[in-house]
Amino acid sequence: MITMKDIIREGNPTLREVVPEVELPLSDDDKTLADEMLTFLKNSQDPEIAEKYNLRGGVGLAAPQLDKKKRMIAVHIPNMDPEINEPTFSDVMINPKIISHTVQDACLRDGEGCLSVDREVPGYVVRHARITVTYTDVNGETQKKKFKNYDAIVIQHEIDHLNGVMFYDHINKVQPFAINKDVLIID
Ligand SMILES: CC(C)(C)[C@H](NC(=O)Nc1cc(F)cc(F)c1)C(=O)N(CC(=O)NO)CC1CCCC1
Ligand SMILES: [Zn+2]
Repeated sequence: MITMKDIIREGNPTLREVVPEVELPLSDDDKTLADEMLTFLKNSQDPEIAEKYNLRGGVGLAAPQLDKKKRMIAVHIPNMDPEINEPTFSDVMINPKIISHTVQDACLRDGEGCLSVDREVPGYVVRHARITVTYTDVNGETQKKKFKNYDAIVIQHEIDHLNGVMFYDHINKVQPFAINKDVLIID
């Protein structure tokens, strides 16, 4: 199973690479990797498993964070309503591509962190408010989905990892919390 020791940290040059597309049809190895990535996220959000294996609660993971140079991301976003046990979105996205997005931007009020970054980097990470993404799923089906708010932020954060971009690359160096008035702040 994937644990924190398998996740490479900033300083590892792989995190700064633009990685190549995954060959289709998916190899068995790539199917296994996809499954293990999603399982890591589920495990990391299970209090008992997370404590037992010392996992940071993760909502998204990109293959380069495992030193796998492939355009593959896993996303498992729990429903913020504790009553609802179903995640708002859970899937592995192979060769994801943002095909359109709003002019409007958005950012998380609390800024962002990263499983590959063992330090706080304060500041607003401004991203597209809503995106339309195409990708191939593990069954080889082409998917086209629209995302907004937190889900859109997570997916943009993960796709950035496929292009060697870290969340703090988006933070204004001079004024980390400066944003123009029409940027949507997401709580
Ligand atoms: C870096 C970390 C703080 C662990 C971050 N989690 C997070 O922001 N909150 C969270 C965690 C949960 F488990 C369940 C939940 F609803 C919320 C995260 O997983 N990532 C993913 C990552 O590092 N991918 O490479 C960072 C997030 C920052 C904004 C989008 C993803
Ligand atoms: Zn990250």
